[in-house]
Amino acid sequence: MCTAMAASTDSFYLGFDFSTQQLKVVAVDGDLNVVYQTNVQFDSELPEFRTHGGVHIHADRLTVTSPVLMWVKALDLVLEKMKSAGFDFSCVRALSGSGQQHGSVYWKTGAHQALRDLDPGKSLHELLQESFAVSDSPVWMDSSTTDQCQSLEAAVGGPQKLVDITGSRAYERFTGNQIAKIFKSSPNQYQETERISLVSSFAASVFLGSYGAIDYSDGSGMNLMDIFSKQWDESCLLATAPHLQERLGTTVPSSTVLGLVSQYYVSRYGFPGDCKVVAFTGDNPGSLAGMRLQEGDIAVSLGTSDTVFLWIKEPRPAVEGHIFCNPVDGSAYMALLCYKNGSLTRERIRNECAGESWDAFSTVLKSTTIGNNGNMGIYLDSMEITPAAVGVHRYSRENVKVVSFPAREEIRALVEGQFLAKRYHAEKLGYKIIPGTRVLATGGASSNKDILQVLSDVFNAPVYTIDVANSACLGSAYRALHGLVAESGVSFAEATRKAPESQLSVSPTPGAEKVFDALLARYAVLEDGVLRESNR
Ligand SMILES: Nc1ncnc2c1ncn2[C@@H]1O[C@H](COP(=O)(O)OP(=O)(O)O)[C@@H](O)[C@H]1O
Ligand SMILES: O=C(CO)[C@@H](O)[C@H](O)COP(=O)(O)O
Repeated sequence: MCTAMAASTDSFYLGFDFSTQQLKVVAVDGDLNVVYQTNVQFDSELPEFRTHGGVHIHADRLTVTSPVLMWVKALDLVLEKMKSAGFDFSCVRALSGSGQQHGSVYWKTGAHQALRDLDPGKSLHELLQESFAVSDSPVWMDSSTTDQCQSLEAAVGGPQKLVDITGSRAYERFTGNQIAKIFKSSPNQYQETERISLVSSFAASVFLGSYGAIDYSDGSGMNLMDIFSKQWDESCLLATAPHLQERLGTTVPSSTVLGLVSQYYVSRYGFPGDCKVVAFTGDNPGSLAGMRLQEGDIAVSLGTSDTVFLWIKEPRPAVEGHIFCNPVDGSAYMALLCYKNGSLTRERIRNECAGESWDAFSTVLKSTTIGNNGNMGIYLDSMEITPAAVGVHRYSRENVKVVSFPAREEIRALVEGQFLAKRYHAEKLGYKIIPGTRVLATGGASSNKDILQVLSDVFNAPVYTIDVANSACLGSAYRALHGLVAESGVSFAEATRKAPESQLSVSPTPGAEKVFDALLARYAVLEDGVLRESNR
């Protein structure tokens, strides 16, 4: 029985985030105060899986996977951590979560029974050992499915036609193309698969003890769902793999209560028997919820990937960027741009130029000139998504290509280049920075004010943050709470009215606007050149 039953803080709502490098959890009370948070780092806390940054990069440098059992074991570990810390599971009224987008999990025939029969005397890791037809799940960093992308676009009538249906042209990391590759390269494994989940719906399934449906918002990142009817598109399914619909199940609104938590968690951890599991979603949709994004705001997530996203009412899907169903408002959408070369590239440059120290990296940002005296760089360690190009490209103020910069210029060129790319592509999507624009920052690197200062200067807008750097996790806790009242017509905004407001972190430096307006025009020309060079 929950020991805190008397106050308005009597109930807890849990949000989990299965992201690239770690599993995180946040608990909020009924007043939306954060009461607990912890995490499990895959590389350091589960070294037996030998991941680097949570993933395995295969010999072809294009295939990128994560062991599905690592995610299962991380859940065991996080729940044990909570138990050891004395977390009162009996107060949890609902839970939800998010997962890195696009990644897929292949449940082996018989796995549903294993999920139903979870023995509370054993760990999930022991119980689900034999439940996966594919042990290494393809993840969002994978770019090995170019052939499948071309086939899909050809089958439906070209890139724009696919965009009109699914909100995105064919992207290597999108789940449908990953499924098509598995069907082609490992037909036996595909045959053995009774259910395909996204990382998000896989995690929901483990909590439910039964297969959890894919929600509309994360389902939008598969190149399989019609984002207007919110159903699987027949032509995309047919072009991807046979008997796919039966393996995917049906899609549901993101606020759906999928069911009650499995008896396993009741017996092993003391969850109440009526604790609800609300549909899990993608980590970027989860962040939109956690930051309580409003129309007109622009969100920048600086996690393993860097993403930029916006709330939109009337989507106009284009061949650049993605349109997803909105996770908190059934009539709205979100636009998203994703950059693969985010934190991992910043870490590389930090290691090479700042002695592996974020403090030293920050000191350089603070003490170098805005605009880097015209020295610019485009740093694409791995094949980027937008633009589809690779390599490190540095230019002097005269636009002459150079092979290196001194360490201090390298750091500023990297960070300015990354944010110029975000502004350039957001503006191409139709986004306009107007007086009153707020940039909301989240993700691991949003804890670094000096990086945020560059973001603010490049966008010429104030940058706001929330207390919890992981907004996807927080958003999942908020969504868990909202899920309990959504059916009775309460909006997400109403349900989260009491949540703390985001805080102003930094404002643009006077004079930066002029510098970056000029650099933005130069950036556009340089990126175009890089793209042409890469496609040669
Ligand atoms: N002080 C800092 N300055 C810049 N980057 C940081 C800082 N602290 C953490 N990071 C970056 O945050 C990244 C992790 O971000 P996070 O949002 O937790 O990732 P994910 O959710 O994808 O697992 C790390 O790879 C690291 O580079
Ligand atoms: O592919 C995308 C979005 O389209 C990525 O943003 C993934 O969703 C991974 O997220 P992080 O682990 O970097 O937060």
